Amino acid sequence: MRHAHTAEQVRAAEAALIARLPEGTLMGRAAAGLAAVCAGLLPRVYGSRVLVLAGSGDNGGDALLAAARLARRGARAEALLLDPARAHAAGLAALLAAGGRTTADPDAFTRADLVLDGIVGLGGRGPLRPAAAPFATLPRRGPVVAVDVPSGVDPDTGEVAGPALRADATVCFGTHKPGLLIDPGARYAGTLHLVGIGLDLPPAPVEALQRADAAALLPVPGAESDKYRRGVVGVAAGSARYPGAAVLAVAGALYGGAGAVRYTGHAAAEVVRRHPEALVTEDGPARAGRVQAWVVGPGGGADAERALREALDTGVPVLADADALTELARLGPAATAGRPAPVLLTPHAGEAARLLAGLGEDADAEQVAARRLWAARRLAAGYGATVLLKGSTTVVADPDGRARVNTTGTGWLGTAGSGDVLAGLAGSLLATGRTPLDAGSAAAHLHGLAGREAAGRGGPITALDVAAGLHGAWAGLRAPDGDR
Ligand SMILES: NC(=O)C1=CN([C@@H]2O[C@H](COP(=O)(O)OP(=O)(O)OC[C@H]3O[C@@H](n4cnc5c(N)ncnc54)[C@H](OP(=O)(O)O)[C@@H]3O)[C@@H](O)[C@H]2O)[C@@H](O)CC1
Ligand SMILES: Nc1ncnc2c1ncn2[C@@H]1O[C@H](COP(=O)(O)OP(=O)(O)O)[C@@H](O)[C@H]1O
Ligand SMILES: [K+]
Repeated sequence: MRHAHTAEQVRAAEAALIARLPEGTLMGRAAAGLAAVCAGLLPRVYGSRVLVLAGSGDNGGDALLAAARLARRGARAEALLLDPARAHAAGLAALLAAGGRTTADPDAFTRADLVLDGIVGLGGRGPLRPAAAPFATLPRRGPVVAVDVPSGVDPDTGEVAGPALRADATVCFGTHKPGLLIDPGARYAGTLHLVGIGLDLPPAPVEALQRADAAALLPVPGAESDKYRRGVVGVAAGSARYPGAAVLAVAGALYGGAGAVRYTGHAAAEVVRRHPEALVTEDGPARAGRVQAWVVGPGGGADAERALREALDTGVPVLADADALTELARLGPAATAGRPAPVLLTPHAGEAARLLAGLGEDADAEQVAARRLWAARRLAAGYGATVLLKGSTTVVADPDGRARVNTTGTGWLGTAGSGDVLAGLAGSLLATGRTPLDAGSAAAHLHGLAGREAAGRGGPITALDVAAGLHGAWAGLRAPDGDR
């Protein structure tokens, strides 16, 4: 599991450790790890031009200390101090003692073989200030390495309020920060390197499943399993106008681990033609027979209202997507909050904006995409449901604020109907008894892998290609390390 902690949690853990260790120990550890990553990014350290952009906090101190280490190995290290009177004294002294020097020439940025962004880290708030902002757009020759966090990215949320420094690599200390994993901030971070500094941290509020974590969440039939014990998922989707969404949601559901898929709606004929294994009725969730979870909404059109109402009236977990979310936004949070069985909502940014309006929050789709963690958490708390917010980073948030982010996807997944496949897949995992957080995050992980696999080296894919890739994505995850 990749863990991400807030600045406040890191500071608390740091304070506890600093009280026990000689002064400068933690920064020394951070700087050593940072210098090692930089050395690995340079063809050779000796003679390379290294520029430090140093702000006035400890983030600048880390960068100066790392540059001093590189200078001792023969690098030509320079520091551009953004606030010279308040530069980190010990870091600057170390750099000068190692033969480095200061410069006020902004062209040093463009000349450098490697730039260390030590403008601001955990202490950063709001957009970059005027002295630092121009570096966000200057041409660069070598890689930019962000110290702890790319400057201009909010470490706790990934929100980017103005200019920010795009890094090729980020070296973070002690733990990941949510802002490194969640877009738009994640796009500024480049390759992530974690340097352990011995912090004793609380449980992480934000996590990202890694391969082994996702594999551990996938249900595997036991020797005694049968189709009913594996779980039956109900899909109420599609309409005379949008029969395709039903076909796609059922396709996802067939590959989510449930033993059977029960379909209800007006696209039964299309569903059976495409998926003869599906059990179909036209009677709606209330009379469709027993299931362990319902998926309602994809392509549901006018039928979505009844399907949502009937599904919520059952005692089993419900996943609401697409038209069922529009309906829910109209009904408001009273429809889900306090329901005894869990609810999983799977909005894209536009649907999330509508649901937020139902909570009295005014945010359009773009604002939702800019504040993904906030939006997912606000919806989860307001609707008393787990919320899987789709997009370039998918965020799955529980009502208590715990969140998982998924980064396995690819932009090629932004294709009509791919969300219908995801809804079926996540609902099927719900039917196998996974919690909404586990079902949602495992589904997003698999869906992303299947999309990548289908896109190959890069080419358009269809939603059915994504569904077809799910078997391979499972098999790949479950294969022993190294088999893929
Ligand atoms: N905690 C840990 O465990 C460890 C922490 N470590 C390191 O410490 C870092 C945190 O250091 P920190 O607390 O000194 O804050 P930091 O990020 O340097 O920022 C403060 C400075 O930035 C300025 N500033 C603020 N916003 C700005 C903006 N938008 N644009 C421009 N400037 C802005 C602000 O100015 P002021 O508001 O004071 O005028 C102040 O001068 C952390 O990221 C990690 O690298 C490691 O060494 C080891 C373990
Ligand atoms: N840029 C992107 N990177 C990764 N995944 C993406 C990107 N754009 C879209 N996706 C994924 O593609 C799916 C699109 O779903 P959705 O918007 O509901 O489409 P539809 O309603 O057509 O099925 C979601 O799983 C979303 O996370
Ligand atoms: K930084």
